[in-house]
Amino acid sequence: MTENQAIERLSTMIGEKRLKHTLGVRDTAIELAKEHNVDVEKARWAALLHDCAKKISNNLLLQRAEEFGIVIDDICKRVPALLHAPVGAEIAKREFGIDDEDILNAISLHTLGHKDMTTLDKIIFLADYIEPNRDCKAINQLREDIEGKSLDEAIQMACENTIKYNLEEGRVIHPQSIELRNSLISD
Ligand SMILES: Nc1ncnc2c1ncn2[C@@H]1O[C@H](COP(=O)(O)OP(=O)(O)O)[C@@H](O)[C@H]1O
Repeated sequence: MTENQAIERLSTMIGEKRLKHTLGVRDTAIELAKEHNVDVEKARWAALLHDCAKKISNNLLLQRAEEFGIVIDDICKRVPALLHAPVGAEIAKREFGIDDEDILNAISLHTLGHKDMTTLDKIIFLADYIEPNRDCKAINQLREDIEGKSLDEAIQMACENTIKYNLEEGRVIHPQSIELRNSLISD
């Protein structure tokens, strides 16, 4: 499948606003990949497909996750929206023909992150957060704060922002994000 064919198909799955975000993530991920000597094509495809399951309803996400053999932990049962990442990876494989495990893992980990992320995983996680079409005060501040910082420092800030946001909203926090955050703190 060519990139244009993938974008065409995506546009029927995620709508115009999410597609604009996706293209922003793609451009940011490609820039970061060049900066960190990561395979640009892997970054392109992981970014393009990271949100392909974003518009699937909670009930259907739970159904698909079960069907695909994805582990549904207690937090994902309570916040099925989190499953759009691992379900998206499975859709990328089945419907977009992606068989590269690095790309599929990056899609799967893009929302929660993981303490053992590869550089590609980190790039997609960060690009999803800072791409130029995502607009809110905290993110504008984060874009300034990460100037000149390492990838891990930027990931830590993005991860802490997500944890703070979910705390402020009174939402549950997935332990995987806490583990990621703790792994980035040096004692
Ligand atoms: N670490 C986390 N723990 C629990 N819920 C989370 C976590 N990160 C994100 N969420 C929740 O999962 C949903 C999807 O998050 P996300 O994909 O980051 O949304 P968006 O890309 O639309 O900003 C949101 O309801 C968000 O609050």
